[in-house]
Amino acid sequence: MTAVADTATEAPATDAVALSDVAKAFRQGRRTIGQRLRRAPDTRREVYAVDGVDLRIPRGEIFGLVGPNGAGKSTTVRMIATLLEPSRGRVEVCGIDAVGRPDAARRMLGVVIGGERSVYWKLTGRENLEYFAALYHLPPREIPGRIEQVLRDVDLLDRAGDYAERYSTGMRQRLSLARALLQAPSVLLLDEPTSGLDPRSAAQLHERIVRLRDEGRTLLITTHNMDEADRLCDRVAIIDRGRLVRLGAPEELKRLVEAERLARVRLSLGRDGRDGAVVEAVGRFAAVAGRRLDGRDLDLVLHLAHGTDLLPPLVEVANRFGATVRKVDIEPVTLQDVFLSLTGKEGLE
Ligand SMILES: Nc1ncnc2c1ncn2[C@@H]1O[C@H](COP(=O)(O)OP(=O)(O)OP(=O)(O)O)[C@@H](O)[C@H]1O
Repeated sequence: MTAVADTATEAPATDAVALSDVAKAFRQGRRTIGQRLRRAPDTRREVYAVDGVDLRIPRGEIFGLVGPNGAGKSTTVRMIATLLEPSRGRVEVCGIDAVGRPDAARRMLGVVIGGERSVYWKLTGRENLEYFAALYHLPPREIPGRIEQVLRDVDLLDRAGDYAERYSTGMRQRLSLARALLQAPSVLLLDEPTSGLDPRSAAQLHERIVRLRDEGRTLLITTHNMDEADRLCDRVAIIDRGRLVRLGAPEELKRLVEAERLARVRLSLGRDGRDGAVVEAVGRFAAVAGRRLDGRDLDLVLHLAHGTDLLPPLVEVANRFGATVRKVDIEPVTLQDVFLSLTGKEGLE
């Protein structure tokens, strides 16, 4: 691919994306038609979906915005994509003020939001791209060559003449990506790019994303899948309730959890079922990061420091409280654990 070089090298000194103190408030609930006609004052509660996010994404990174449902990931991406105006703060794309000059910012961007739903099912793959190329005002002479190029990039050349309704989910997702690549953007925004894809298609998309990064593009990806963020992203921002909780390379973040390994333990409690006392006793030799009681079953997530020998003290505690050890799984620390430990969320998922 050559066209990306034109935009990717345009202003190398600037970050691909920069957010300063960006916030977005939505009003919750609905206004009745009567209220609207009467122009009654809007008394609905304002809720901040994004609340003061600062973020710099240098060029050439795969950057992950991760967090649970409702964390504010999509709202952030929509503001960068110029689809939503921030309530406050500044959004820049390749040094361009995205609020003041949305058209110029948009020329730097390829956006995949809504995945496979953003293609016309009654058109062929090629017709979809012709339609969007015209919409984006690509020079007519360049359109056939560009379409050929992006179809090849996403591996759809041989199926370009089929109606999109006959495509699989993965193919429609690839067509959305081809559409986003039409303008040879230097920054790609992908909102939950692998949702709905089977593991093989997701792995192929990951490879494609890495290739696009290696060609010089910047990719901002949102995902609630910590494992995906861990495998794919150069750096990750963990976002929760509209705020940026922590930012760093996955390995760096995993070092924040003061443990070498993590144990998932299930104990069956005895008749008197004193889970509080058991947790307290376990807490003397391991950090209890999560607990859940389901009937008599007590599930614990334990962080184990280097060299901890878990089984002897665990069996001793179980014996002391008349409980039985049902299961012990020992795993390396994951980004999900980092998220749990940073947000202080209880629970195991
Ligand atoms: N148009 C809107 N009007 C009112 N509230 C909204 C609107 N869009 C988003 N929200 C609220 O803002 C919060 C953040 O939503 P957002 O979609 O950005 O989260 P997310 O991290 O992308 O989550 P998900 O993974 O579920 O898409 C949620 O509480 C959501 O209900």
